[in-house]
Amino acid sequence: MSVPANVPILTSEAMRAAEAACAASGVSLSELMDRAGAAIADIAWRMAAGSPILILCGPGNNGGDGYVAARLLAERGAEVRVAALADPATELARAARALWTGAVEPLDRDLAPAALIVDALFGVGLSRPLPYELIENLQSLAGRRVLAVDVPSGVASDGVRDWSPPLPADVTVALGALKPAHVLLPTAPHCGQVLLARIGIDAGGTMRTLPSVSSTKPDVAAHKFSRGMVLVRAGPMPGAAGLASAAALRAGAGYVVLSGSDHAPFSAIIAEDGAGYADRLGDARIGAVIVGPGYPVSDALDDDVMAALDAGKPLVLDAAAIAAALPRLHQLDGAVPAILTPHEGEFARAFPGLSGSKIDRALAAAAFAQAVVVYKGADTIIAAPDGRVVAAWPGSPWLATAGTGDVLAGACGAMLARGGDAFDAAVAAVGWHIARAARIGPGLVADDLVADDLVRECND
Ligand SMILES: NC(=O)C1=CN([C@@H]2O[C@H](COP(=O)(O)OP(=O)(O)OC[C@H]3O[C@@H](n4cnc5c(N)ncnc54)[C@H](OP(=O)(O)O)[C@@H]3O)[C@@H](O)[C@H]2O)[C@@H](O)CC1
Ligand SMILES: [K+]
Repeated sequence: MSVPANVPILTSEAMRAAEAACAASGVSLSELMDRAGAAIADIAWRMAAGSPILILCGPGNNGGDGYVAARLLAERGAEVRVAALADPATELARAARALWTGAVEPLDRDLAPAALIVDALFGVGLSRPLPYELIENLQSLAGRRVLAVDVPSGVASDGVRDWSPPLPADVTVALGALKPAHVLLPTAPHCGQVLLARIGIDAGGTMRTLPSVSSTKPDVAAHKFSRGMVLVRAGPMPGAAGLASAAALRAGAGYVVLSGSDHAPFSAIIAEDGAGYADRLGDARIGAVIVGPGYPVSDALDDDVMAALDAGKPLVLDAAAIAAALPRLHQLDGAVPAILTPHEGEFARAFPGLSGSKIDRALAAAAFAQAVVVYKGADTIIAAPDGRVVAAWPGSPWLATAGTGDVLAGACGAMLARGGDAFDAAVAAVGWHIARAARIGPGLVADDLVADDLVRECND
């Protein structure tokens, strides 16, 4: 499973607007369909490697793409068959089918499979679950390689509904832009390897996949404070704050203070008595404060969160600190740069009653809090109050273990303490976290993410 780095993601509504803009600039929808069909034919040709191909065509333009691909594959000498669910219902699909000179078989229970199945039944126009009979017929074709056109049929492309496709894809060719379903659970794993065929659409937009991680070398004139100073406030479980402080150092902070714990994991971390917290918040050199790791709901947490908010420092709020800060953050209306890092349960507690896809909910939460939200999970979404979104699918499954969230909070603190945009800092931290996890893989425990042998390996 993979998606290309740093490419646009569009909802079906935004996709239609992009198509319309394309048409207005002189590129017809028919031309776009030809380009889509050509991209699919190229990939199908490579996947089939000479074996027979069966293309399943639906009634809309997704089916139209399938007919174009069938024609181009046949022209290249591929052994290709077409089966249709229904007659074409759009002008473009009718025109594409008219140019297909081969037979069109019915898509029923007697349909013989082929080594490669191209699924061009439904794309962004799917408006309801698939009929039961079709699901059964498709399931009888399972077990072959499947190439999905735009999205695996049966998937709701905007990621609002969790419909699963009866024919999960090995490869999905996203047309023009990726769609939310390619990067959100539960649909993303059904898309296999997602490739983007740009087909000349200017997909601009504010949603993208995670960019590749670039290592940022300190400035030649750097000193420890210019690289960013981070204050981590420990709660009753100081191990979590210790992990966050170690991660902040590893992620590039030049100076890290751990307040309220004498369990500093590295000698380079300044462990301080908790009584000095208020004074430290007044330290002008501090570039980011982290509150929340290992700190359950309590009056003390509320006090520490309020003190940090009142100090006006850029903040990373994790776990119970998120709900504790929310009313005040909302009032502050973005005056304090903040990154919130909730997992599913924390998100539901802090932002009850939101609806829509995970992207919609992350955006609504960011707008309410006027803060950057890193809505964690295997399909982490980073959302900014101004509407920017980065989707981090697929993360690393090895991160599903205790303490990795504390490490992410620490990395967010390091990136935020450098100064600059909180959204960019959160994106860099998520990329750093996933890249390190990918290096470790099986057996990962959170401490490994901050271990020195990994530093040596990463520097090899
Ligand atoms: N982006 C681009 O620039 C380009 C996009 N292109 C392609 O166009 C695709 C979108 O095409 P599209 O809008 O025609 O929708 P599509 O997915 O084919 O399905 C709509 C049809 O399905 C029907 N239908 C819906 N649900 C159903 C159900 N459960 N069970 C049964 N029927 C159901 C629906 O009928 P209705 O709901 O009206 O009854 C309608 O007839 C897009 O994904 C991409 O592949 C390229 O060609 C060119 C460039
Ligand atoms: K499809």
